[in-house]
Amino acid sequence: MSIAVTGINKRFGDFVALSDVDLEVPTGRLTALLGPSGGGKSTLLRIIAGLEFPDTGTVEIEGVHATWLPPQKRSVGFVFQHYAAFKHLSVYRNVAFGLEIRKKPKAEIRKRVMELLELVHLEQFADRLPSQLSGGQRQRMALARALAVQPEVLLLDEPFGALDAQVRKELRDWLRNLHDEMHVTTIFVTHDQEEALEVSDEIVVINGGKIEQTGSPDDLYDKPANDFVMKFLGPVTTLDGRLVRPHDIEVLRAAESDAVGATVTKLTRVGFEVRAELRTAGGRSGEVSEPWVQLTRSQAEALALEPGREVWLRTSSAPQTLAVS
Ligand SMILES: Nc1ncnc2c1ncn2[C@@H]1O[C@H](COP(=O)(O)OP(=O)(O)OP(=O)(O)O)[C@@H](O)[C@H]1O
Repeated sequence: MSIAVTGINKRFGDFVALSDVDLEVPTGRLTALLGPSGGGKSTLLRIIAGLEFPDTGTVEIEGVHATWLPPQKRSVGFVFQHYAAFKHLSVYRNVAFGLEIRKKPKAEIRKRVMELLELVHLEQFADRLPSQLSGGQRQRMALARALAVQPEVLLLDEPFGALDAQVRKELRDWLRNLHDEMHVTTIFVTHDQEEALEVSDEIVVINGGKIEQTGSPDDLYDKPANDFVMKFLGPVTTLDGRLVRPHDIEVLRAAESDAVGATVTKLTRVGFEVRAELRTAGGRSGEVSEPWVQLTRSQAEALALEPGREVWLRTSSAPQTLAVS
């Protein structure tokens, strides 16, 4: 186990930021801390980094009791969203900084920095100043700088938060590849469920200072522990008193014993997909619901869907639904 966080509580005045948090991060994994704004993700990351101390509880890093150690004694590298580069130093010197203060031999520094710049695809920008890089290039420089001192753990707080969608997507793929090459135990904070689902080995969902669920992206998506996790990880709708994913609803032209009658109220085309809004007649629960269903265009055409059409709805094979609470 690379990181073990046990029984962490943290208050800011009367406000409870973290409540009884336990977390184990295995060596070499890429773990996302995912949750809504204000849920406590950054506070937990800062406690692991040593930038904040818990009121109670312990942090162990690679078997070392680290709760009260300062950041520089923890063998962690970190990158935050608004990364403060040394503006007057070249990209090369920014990456070399941690090695220079550790008084490493010049030749060793040069070799390591050039390797890292190659890794982050910035070798041709070694002599530029940070202001002469794009946002995405600056974030890659920040990662190279964090990796320079060979941390056992890499902590990233919304590392791509300030970038546009296209660059975020590129950096996401790049981070996954980098992780596959280097296997540094990495924890990154994000509020973007797609980013967490796409990149990480494991996701920790945090809300209101508590961990709601920990698991692989598939586990969390297919077997959410509660309504909050289900809603946070993807779109949901309500059918016959149950929460369900809109693409897990099957639309039928004829009645079936396990299906609920419904009328199409609206159809919206979004690119390749069709979103059908419906109103049920009142299913087994007797409750009228207004679910929406996600279909492909060809599915919608085959069903000849149009507003006013009567159809039947059922949840398709082995759906993971939860009773609405
Ligand atoms: N130094 C502080 N003093 C007082 N309150 C704080 C402090 N740091 C954090 N908080 C509060 O603790 C709560 C959790 O903050 P935290 O930054 O951990 O959340 P988060 O999940 O990372 O949110 P975001 O995605 O917005 O960064 C917030 O309500 C925040 O206002």
